[in-house]
Parts: sequence; C-alpha cells; structure tokens
Amino acid sequence: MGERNSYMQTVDPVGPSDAFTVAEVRLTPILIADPPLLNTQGVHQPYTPRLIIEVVTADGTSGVGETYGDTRYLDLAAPLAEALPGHRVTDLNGLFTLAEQVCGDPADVSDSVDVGGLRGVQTADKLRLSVISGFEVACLDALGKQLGLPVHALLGGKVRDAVDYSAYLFYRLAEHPQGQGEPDDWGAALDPAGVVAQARRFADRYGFGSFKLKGGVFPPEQEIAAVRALADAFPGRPLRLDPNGAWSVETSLRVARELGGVLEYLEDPASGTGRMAQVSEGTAVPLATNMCVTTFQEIKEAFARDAVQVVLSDHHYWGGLRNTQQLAAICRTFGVGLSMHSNTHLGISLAAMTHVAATVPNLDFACDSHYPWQTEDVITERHVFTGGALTVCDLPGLGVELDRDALKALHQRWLDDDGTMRDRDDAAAMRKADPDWRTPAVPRW
Ligand SMILES: O=C([O-])C(=O)C[C@H](O)[C@@H](O)C(=O)[O-]
Ligand SMILES: [Mg+2]
Repeated sequence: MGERNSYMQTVDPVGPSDAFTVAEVRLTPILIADPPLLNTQGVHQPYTPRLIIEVVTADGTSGVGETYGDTRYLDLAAPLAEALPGHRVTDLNGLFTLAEQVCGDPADVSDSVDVGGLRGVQTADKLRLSVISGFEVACLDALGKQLGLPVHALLGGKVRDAVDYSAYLFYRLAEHPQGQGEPDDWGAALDPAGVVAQARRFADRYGFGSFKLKGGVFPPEQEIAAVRALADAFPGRPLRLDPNGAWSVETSLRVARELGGVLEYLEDPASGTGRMAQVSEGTAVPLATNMCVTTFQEIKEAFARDAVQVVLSDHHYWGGLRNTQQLAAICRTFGVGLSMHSNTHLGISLAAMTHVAATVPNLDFACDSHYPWQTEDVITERHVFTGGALTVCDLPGLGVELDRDALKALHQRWLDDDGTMRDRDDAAAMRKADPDWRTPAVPRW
C-alpha cells in the first residue's frame, strides 16, 4: 500500500511565466460505489476506481478532470502530472506531445482485451489517450474559469441548450456477492419483468425517453424477450441492445431479424470489424459500436467496409473533447451517425460529456450515461436529469465544484483497499458468486 500512496502527489510550482501556466497537478485515485450490474464478462465490482485530476495554474485557478483509475492508467498519469507544470493550460496540442514523451514505452502494454472498459483490444495508445482526456478536461476547466467562459464556448460554442440522455438498463443482482458494497433498493432485474420495472423507474424518475439494455448476459432468446417487453411497455420509444460483441454473426443476424422493427440500433452484436461487417451486410438494422471503432486508426477499415452505421464517441477513449469533435466531423463527412458511450463515471465526466455534446451538430442520438447508477460523487451539486436531458451549463469552466470532503473520503477508501478493487475485474467479481466463472470465450452464443 505504501508505494501506491505516492499517487496522491503534489508537484511544486515552477517558473512563473503567466497566469495560464500550470503550477501544480494533483492526482487523486478514488474508489466509488458501483451496483452489481451484469455484463457478458461478469458483474461490476462493489467499488470501482476513478482518477480525479486537478490542474492548478500560477494564479491559483484550479481545473478538474476525471478518467479511469485502474493502475495501468495511474502509471501513465503520474509522469504526465510531473511533466505538466511549466506548460500552459492553453497548450492543449502540446499535451499530446508531452504525453508521448513521458508516458512510457508502448511496447510495455499487452494487447489483451480490455476487460473493464469492454472497449476491444487494449493498446498503449488507447491507455494514453484516456489519460490525456482527463488532463485536457482539467486544463479546459481551468482556462474557462480564468476567462469567465463555459467549456462549450472554448470548444466553439453550443448548438443546443440541452443534451438528451438515454436510460442505461442493466440486468442486475439485488446485492453484491457475499454482501459486499453499498446496498440499494433497486432489487434484482434478471428477466423481462425486472427489466421493464427498472425502465419504468428510470422513466418516472429522470424522464428518459429512450432505453438501452446491456445484453450478452443471458442467451439471446431471453434478451429478445426483454426488448420485446420494453417495446410493449413503451410503444414507439427508441430501444437499443448491446451484448458487447458476445454473439456470432449468425446469432447477431437472427436477433436483428427478430428485433428489426423495434431497435433504434444494435450495438456491438459481434466482436471485431470483420464480424460487424458481415452482420451489417445481412441486416438493415443500424449497427453501433464502442468496441471496434475506438481510435482514429480504426475508422478507415470500418467505414470502408460499412461495418458500422453509428459510432459511440467517448471523450475518455478518443483523447478528450476536441478529439471528440474531430470524430464527429469525420462521422458527418462519411454519413455515419454519432451517439455517445459511457462507462462508470462521476459528475466531472458527465459535465465534460455534456459540454462537448452541446457543441456537436450531428449528435444524432441520446447519449448513454451510467450516472444514475452512481450514488456517490466528488462534486458539490449532483447533475439532475429533467425530461431525460441535462441543461447545458453556462457557468465558467465545466460549471462544477469539487467536494473536497467527498474526494478525501473516496480516496481514503482507495488507500484502505488491499488492492482487490483498484483494478476493475468483472470476471473476478463474478467468481465471488460462482467460483468456476471464467470470462466467456467470444462468440459466447
Ligand atoms: O456500451 C458499452 O459497451 C459499455 O458501456 C461498456 C461498459 O463497460 C458496460 O458494459 C458496463 O459497465 O458493464
Ligand atoms: Mg457498447
């Protein structure tokens, strides 16, 4: 534990040049409560790691960012935090160069599938971009506060005053295996009736008008039945199903045939651009992805083969808010739809998502967000969904304020952890309920 504590680091101010110069960077890894949500890999851990990044400028302005907090991200964030003082928060392009210089040797990263993020194959570039995204958001937040401008204005200005979000439905257990974690009153959702009840509660409480079900958990017939039950309960509402690449091409095509009339899009039915292209060829149901197109390099093949019709952007994946805008422009150019992906996150990331979403003209679909599942936060005022949307904030920066007591408490939880929760591992969490559980081979069905 001792060595890990060094992540809570403060870098001394260096060389005053002007108010925009970064004087100090603080990295605070935290563990946040997460409910027992099921996916094809297993179940969410009772607590999941996030990293909170604070960039303080020479005039004492502090900007905040948030990203993944697993060890492999912390290992890249630490040298970047050390190198950033002396650079300006305006030098966002320089952030990428700096990260390339200090964030380690790409060869050190295995190309295994990223279990926690379910984002396809893990590479050094992807890890580095996810780290940069948190720093970029923190720099933009600081700059916006200094200039008295909201982040969306720094990105060129909002084109909408509210951003629509979709209800993110999960099959789930009533409680974590072995009674760990924080209890909640959602109960289990393991069949169509449970899924509909969960959707009803989301709709009543937050006004969400569209629904996404995380699939790949049960055999496809059961998930088809759940989507049909949703269609009956909410006639005409946009529905999505996302098994995270768990199905074969044949299974994907069968599900597409059966649900063709009710799905807005089918998300990552099969894994990899090749399989997605085969599915796409055989169905008119639009295919969406946050797995086979997650970097600029992956776009060309996927678009050329018409493997996907919708890309789910995610500023953590793509290296920040400005890269998300670039992705949006590419999608617009090629007539590919744009939606927004989410992983377990807190209010800083939701604010960042909302700012960039407000600036993208071709945001064609309501964005995903896990936020309603998160009961803890590090900001003083939680975001409130009204009519399924968030109002775009016009306050300077992101428009959120860090709750330092909450941050301290969640960091303490990270310090107190014996290491088991510091790296998200849904399969390991599932083994607490089923000791024989192994990450299923793909395709699972
Ligand atoms: O749309 C997606 O693929 C996700 O949101 C990936 C996530 O990791 C989700 O499956 C989860 O949190 O279990
Ligand atoms: Mg997905």
